[in-house]
Amino acid sequence: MSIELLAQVDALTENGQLRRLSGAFARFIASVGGGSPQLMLACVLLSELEGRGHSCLVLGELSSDPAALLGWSGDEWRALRDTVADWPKNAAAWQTLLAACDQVWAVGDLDFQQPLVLDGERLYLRRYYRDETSVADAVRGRALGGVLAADADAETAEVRRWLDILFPHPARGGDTDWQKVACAVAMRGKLGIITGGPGTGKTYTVARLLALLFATAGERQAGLRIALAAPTGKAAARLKQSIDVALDDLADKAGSALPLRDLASRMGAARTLHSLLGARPNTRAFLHHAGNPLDVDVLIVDEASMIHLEMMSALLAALPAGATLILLGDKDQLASVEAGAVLGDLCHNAEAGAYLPETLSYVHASTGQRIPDSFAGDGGPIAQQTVMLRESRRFGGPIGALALAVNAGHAAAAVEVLRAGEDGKVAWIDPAQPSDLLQLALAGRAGAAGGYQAYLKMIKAGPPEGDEAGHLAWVKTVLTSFESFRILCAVREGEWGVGGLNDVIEQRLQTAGLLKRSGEWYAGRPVMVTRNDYGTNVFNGDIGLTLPDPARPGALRVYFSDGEKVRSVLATRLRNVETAFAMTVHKSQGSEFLHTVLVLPKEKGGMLARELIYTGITRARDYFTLLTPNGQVLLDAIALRTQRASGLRGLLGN
Ligand SMILES: Nc1ncnc2c1ncn2[C@@H]1O[C@H](COP(=O)(O)OP(=O)(O)OP(=O)(O)O)[C@@H](O)[C@H]1O
Repeated sequence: MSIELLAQVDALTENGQLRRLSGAFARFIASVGGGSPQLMLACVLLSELEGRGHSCLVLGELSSDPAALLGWSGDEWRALRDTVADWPKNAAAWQTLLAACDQVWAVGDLDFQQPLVLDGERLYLRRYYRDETSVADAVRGRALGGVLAADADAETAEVRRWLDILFPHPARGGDTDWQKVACAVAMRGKLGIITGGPGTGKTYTVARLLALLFATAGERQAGLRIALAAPTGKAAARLKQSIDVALDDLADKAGSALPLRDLASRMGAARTLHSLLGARPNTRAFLHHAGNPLDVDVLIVDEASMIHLEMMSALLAALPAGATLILLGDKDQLASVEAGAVLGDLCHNAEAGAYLPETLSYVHASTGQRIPDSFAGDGGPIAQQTVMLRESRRFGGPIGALALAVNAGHAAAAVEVLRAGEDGKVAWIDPAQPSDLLQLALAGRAGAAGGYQAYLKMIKAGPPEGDEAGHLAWVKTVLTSFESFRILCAVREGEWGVGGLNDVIEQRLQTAGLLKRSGEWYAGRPVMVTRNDYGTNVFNGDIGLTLPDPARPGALRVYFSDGEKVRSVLATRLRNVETAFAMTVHKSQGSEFLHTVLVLPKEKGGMLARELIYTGITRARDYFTLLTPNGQVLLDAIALRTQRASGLRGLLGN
């Protein structure tokens, strides 16, 4: 083992450039089979990249220059690499070197359960290789497992009959009705993937798909078991609420032939994926798995872009083979915090289509719709089961135009929309001073009221005297008011990061007489949960508001909104929380706010890329404000696409 290399790794760890885990992992690998310096350094890199969301290390990166992947300068990387003599020149040389190591299983050779796996030009930690292959096998199996095989013509005709009832109006401008197509395609296999930007009707479509599945279930109709889930509690609550509204609306249209209100009432609450699978404290294993599958016929999962590789693997393993899985999400949003970019990989062909002739003719027979020739192709099974919704119903105007420009990488167009500031819907505050942000936090801006003043004034006025119901109604009003405005940060650290901004906002609100802080907890403190706690039933990412406890004068409770429902926990029982006037864009996924403020830092780097800007913008319902002390950071971020190394796309064969 190279002493010089390890000394360098330790120095970089002390500097905060490498995770402690990465050096420890390299030492572990050396301890189980001796380690060449080349293997050690590959292990350090593999571990670092895992921390940045990559599920594997592409060997070509090793022989070229992985500095960019690490967010380092070339010099820093070269200093580390120069401690290793005989640096392999290309990916093929790396492959030969790694395949000869005792700790590496080269796929195709005898498997001794080595901790590292080499699959062609990709080096994996074993568990990610296992997760990628199991996800690929499971989704391919589901996509291929057609349900319309036995009596295809009759079933296709039945699908068409119901689709014409559920979608009575032709698509605008005589275009292809992709929503209808998405429903038909999902009926063909045990997997349907519906992707699209905000307001493109994913929930509208899935409510109709549910009605269709229900209508065509025959004798299974009365017992059809449907489950709704999402990665976060907030997203789950939103899904349930939207589906209930849509089914209620449809129930009137479908009439007594289809008892959709019964279906809605039988469905039960939407759950987080953790709760659905039965997460247990202190273990990564779930209660439900292949040996104890979920008791469902149809599972709908929203905000699928947030699902990481390991969770997707667990979800697919726990789903019975006969059940239908419907994934909804926006493929262009930030990928999961943990490793993997599963929805992005699954939706690789969504934009272009790549539909086979048999899909085109099935779609025509089952919907009467013709998919334009430009979407024909030779995609694999997943591509056939994926539909992208392309028209936003809610997101027109400047916010929609801004999101489109950013997503397409058109920085100049994005700047133009921001500068025009049409109707006050969007604004760019530049050059930004911290005081600009404080004014926003207090009372919003011209053209877009908001800020935190309104809910804090309600708290100051206090709850109504009297009964429990009155208190609950007051809590809901305060929570709704708080939810209407949010500051999102691109980074955690520094004066423009979450920690720094929360401090100055708290101080400003206190100076304005809107907060009375005495110690950690005070009425009006918004908090975000940072770790699952099964004792108090709060989960990572939950956002709550601290309010007076009606039952105990002087005590405080934290209230969490789950759609229509509210749950609360005594403030002093919450261990892992942080103040949440400002939060990261990552943690805001699955939520939307009337007025969203996106704060970018002075320097580029880290996770600052197009997906982050797009995700931040699309959290805004009516108003969006960008605040950055350095406009170039916005331009650079829009130009940069995040690429996560993953072998899933190749394994899927789409
Ligand atoms: N074909 C349609 N005809 C009429 N209204 C529609 C249609 N499709 C969607 N809508 C309406 O457009 C709005 C947005 O739809 P929906 O909430 O389903 O979008 P979404 O893609 O799920 O959005 P988000 O990503 O924000 O969850 C809703 O009010 C919905 O009722």
